[in-house]
Amino acid sequence: MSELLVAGGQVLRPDLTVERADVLVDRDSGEVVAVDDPGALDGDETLDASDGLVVPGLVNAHTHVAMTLLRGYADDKELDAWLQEDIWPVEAELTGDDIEVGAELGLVEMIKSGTTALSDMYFHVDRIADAVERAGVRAVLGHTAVTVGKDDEAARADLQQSLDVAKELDGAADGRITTTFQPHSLTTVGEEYLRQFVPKARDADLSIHFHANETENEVDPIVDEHGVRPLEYADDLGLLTEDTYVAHGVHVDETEIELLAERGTGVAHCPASNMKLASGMAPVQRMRDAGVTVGIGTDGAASNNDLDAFDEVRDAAMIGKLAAADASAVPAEAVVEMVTRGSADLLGFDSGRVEAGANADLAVIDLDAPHLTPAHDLVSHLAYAVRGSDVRHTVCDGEVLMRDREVLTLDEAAVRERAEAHAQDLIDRAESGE
Ligand SMILES: N[C@@H](CCSC[C@H]1O[C@@H](n2cnc3c(=O)[nH]cnc32)[C@H](O)[C@@H]1O)C(=O)O
Ligand SMILES: [Zn+2]
Repeated sequence: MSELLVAGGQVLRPDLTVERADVLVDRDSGEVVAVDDPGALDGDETLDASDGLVVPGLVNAHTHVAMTLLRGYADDKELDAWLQEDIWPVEAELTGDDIEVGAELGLVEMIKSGTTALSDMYFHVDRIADAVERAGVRAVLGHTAVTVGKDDEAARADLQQSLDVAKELDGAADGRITTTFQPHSLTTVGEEYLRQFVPKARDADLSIHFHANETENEVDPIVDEHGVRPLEYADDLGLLTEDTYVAHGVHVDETEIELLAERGTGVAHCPASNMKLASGMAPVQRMRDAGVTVGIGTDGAASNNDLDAFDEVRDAAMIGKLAAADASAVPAEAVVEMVTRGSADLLGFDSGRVEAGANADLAVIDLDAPHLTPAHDLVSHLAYAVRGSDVRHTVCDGEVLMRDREVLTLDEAAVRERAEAHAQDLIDRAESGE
C-alpha cells in the first residue's frame, strides 16, 4: 500500500470545525485512511500543509469546461441573444481537437484553484473525457442535446447520442468519470422528444442533468403553452427524481421549490453567470430551508469569466443575501457546505468531506497571506476571502495533481499555448464564414 501523508496543517472537518491534524491517504484505493493528531500518522510520501488549511477539493456542479476558448469573446448580453448571436455560431465551428484543448485549459485552471470534481455539459465528450483522464480530476460528463432548429432525424440522433455517450463513458478513467443524460433545457428540446427519450434514460438507469428556470424568457413560453410552471412540466415528463439535478433554478416559485424538495432533485446554483447574463437571483435560502440540495457551479468561462470556484462561493453568499434581502441569509457555513458536500451529492461522488473512507479529493490552502490575516474564523475566510490562487496543493483520488502551485498532470505552459492558437483559429473560421 502506498500512502501519502498531508502533514503539519489545520483541517476542515465535515462538521465545519477546524482542527490541527494530519491526513493519511491511500493512493491505491484513492481514499482517506485516517485523520489524526499531528505526528500520529506515517506515510511513504509527505505533502507539506504547514501554514495551510486542508479542505475537501471544491466541486463545480455545473460547467461547460471547453468554453474557456470563448472566454471574453462575447460579453455584456442577456442569455438568448448571447447564445444565438455569439456563442452558438462559434460553437458550430468547434472541432474535437479544439474541445480537448479548451477542456485541458479549463482543467488546469480548476486544479490550480482547488477544484477536484466537475459536472460538464457539452459535445465531443470523448475528447473531454481524454482531458479529464490525463488531468486526474473526477467528472460527470454528458453529450448535451438540442432539438430546436433541427429536423426530426437530426433531433432524434442528438438525443440518441446523449444516451449512447452516457452509457459508453460511464466508469471511464478508472471510475473517475460518470455520466448523465442531458437534454439542454426545457425550451431547447421539444416535448415529443422529451416524452420519448426521458423514459429511455430512466430504463438505462441514467442520471439526468439540464438547464432549468434560468431566465424569465424560459419560463413564460412554458407557462403559456402548458398552463403550468416549468418544473411542474418537467415533473410531468418524469424528469424530476433523486437522480436528476438542474442547473440554475433562478425563477422558481414556492410550488416548484416544494416539488424539488419532494422529488429529491438538486440544483446547481451558478451565481456569477446569473449576474453576468442578468438572469436573476436564485432563492437559495428558501430552497435550502425547504430541504433542496443546492450545489455551486461556475457555468462556462464565457459567462463567468473564470472557473475559480472560490469566486463562486463568495458570489453565492453575496447574491443569496441580496435575493433574500437579509444579511443573515446564505451564511459562510452554507456556501462552504454547498460547494463541497452539496455539489458532491448532486454529482454522486463520495467527496466533499475530509474523513476516513471518503474519496481523497483535497486542496491545501496557503494561509500565509495578508488577505487571510487575522485568522478569527477560517470558514469565514473560505467563504469571503480565500482566492483560487491561494491553493498550494491539489489532490484527487489520492494522486497529487498540483504540488507547490505546479500542476503535475498537465503541462500548463503548453496547454496555454495550444489554447491560444486554437481559440484564434476558431474565431477566424467562425468570422470568415459569416
Ligand atoms: N450547441 C450544441 C449542444 C449544446 S452543448 C451545451 C450548450 O450550453 C450552452 N450554454 C452555456 N452556458 C449556458 C447557460 O447559462 N444557459 C444555457 N445554455 C448555456 C453552451 O454554449 C452550449 O452550447 C448543439 O446545438 O447541439
Ligand atoms: Zn450552463
